[in-house]
Amino acid sequence: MSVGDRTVTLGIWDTAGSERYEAMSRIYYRGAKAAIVCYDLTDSSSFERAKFWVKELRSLEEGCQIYLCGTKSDLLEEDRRRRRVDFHDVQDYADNIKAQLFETSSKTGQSVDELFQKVAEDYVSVAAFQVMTEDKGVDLGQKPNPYFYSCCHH
Ligand SMILES: Nc1nc2c(ncn2[C@@H]2O[C@H](COP(=O)(O)OP(=O)(O)OP(=O)(O)O)[C@@H](O)[C@H]2O)c(=O)[nH]1
Repeated sequence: MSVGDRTVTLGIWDTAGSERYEAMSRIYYRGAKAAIVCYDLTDSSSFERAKFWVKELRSLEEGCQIYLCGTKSDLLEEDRRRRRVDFHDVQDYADNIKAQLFETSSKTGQSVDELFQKVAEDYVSVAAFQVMTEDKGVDLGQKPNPYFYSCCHH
């Protein structure tokens, strides 16, 4: 993917969503820089399962940026009454856990490109931030410069 003048290659692993495969899934997300945790917008229990995975990721991979992804948004376009997971509730939850939220459809492609673009852009920002702190170290007595500040709040 292109981010500015850089090309970023994403390695993507699709892990099983069932808690039953918890231990096996760990093998896949160990060391992951980003996780897209999906739930079905028409099924409230799937959002509960998504929260389980968020907890799991947060406890095992602190540095992993989380993206919440509501799926099947095309079904809501057809009939709004099919929505079972409230957008604002998830947005509040996303803010709490410092995640970003996308509502997507693999059928129509809605917001899919935007989601992966954001993953790549955030990765580049965080990598730039790490290079900067590795090169120069961090002077805790110094006021944060704007670049440093914006990276931390991505
Ligand atoms: N209408 C609609 N159906 C979808 C969409 N995405 C997936 N589906 C349907 O939902 C069902 C499950 O899709 P999967 O892609 O297997 O879901 P999954 O989350 O990968 O399932 P696991 O591998 O069991 O974790 C299939 O019948 C898909 O056709 C979507 O965006 N819109």
